[in-house]
Amino acid sequence: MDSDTELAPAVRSILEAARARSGGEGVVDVDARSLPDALAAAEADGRVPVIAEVKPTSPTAAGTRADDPVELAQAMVAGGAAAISVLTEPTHFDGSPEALTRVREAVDVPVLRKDFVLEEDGMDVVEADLLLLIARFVDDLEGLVAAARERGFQPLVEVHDRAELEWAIDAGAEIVGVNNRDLARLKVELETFESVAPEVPDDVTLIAESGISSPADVRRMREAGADALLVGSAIMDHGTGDSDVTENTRRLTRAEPTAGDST
Ligand SMILES: O=C(O)c1ccccc1NCC(=O)[C@H](O)[C@H](O)COP(=O)(O)O
Repeated sequence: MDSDTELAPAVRSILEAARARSGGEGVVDVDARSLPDALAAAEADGRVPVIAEVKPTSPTAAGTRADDPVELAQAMVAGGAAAISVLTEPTHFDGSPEALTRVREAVDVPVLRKDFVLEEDGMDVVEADLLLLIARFVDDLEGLVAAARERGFQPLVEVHDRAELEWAIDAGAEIVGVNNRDLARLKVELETFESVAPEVPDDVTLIAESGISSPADVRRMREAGADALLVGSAIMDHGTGDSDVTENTRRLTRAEPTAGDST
């Protein structure tokens, strides 16, 4: 794991808070909904596979969107989302494990737990279909991938560069997210995905994460090899706080590869 001193202050603070939170009681046992199946179903239906994120706020968000997480998730599914991501981090993203549980009960697509899980006991806080593991923040990635699978989770291993991709593949990751947001500087560059994607083995489910805000961005990430896109801010629209989440999602799930369109 990188030294904390190399990270943006907000990310250092997120990691400190994650270390201070207690893990779950007992060991969860999940009967997970398959992400690859959900992505294939979206493709078959003519939708771009989008994992839409319930993200009330974040250190870089323009504001907070306090709508009910279930209503947000249902609106995202109505807009064609293939899966839902729910932030469960409480202190910097206003998320909660309870919100994830309620969302998972209310929708029938796979639900990703988006949090900063650093140790095995942090997995046992709540059931989800997918669990995020951020390669740069964990010491024993292979052990955590195995521990997540033992509980029934599909681990989504997040990387930011080619070295981290190699760790992820060596750890046995089958679902990899390339985060366009550099968690050291909090800068977002879509080139990140384009530089890492060519190195990803064909049998890995590849997700482009962060900074995707327009149909043109969707097409750009798809052309670079994304099987799915993880989108939070552009759908939540923290700035106005009241735009139509279904329409925001539909705009991305219906992005067609039309040459020359720059909307
Ligand atoms: O989103 C942030 O501000 C953030 C800050 C510090 C650490 C992580 C952060 N985001 C986590 C994510 O990976 C995103 O929520 C996710 O990829 C969606 O990104 P976006 O579509 O850009 O909201």
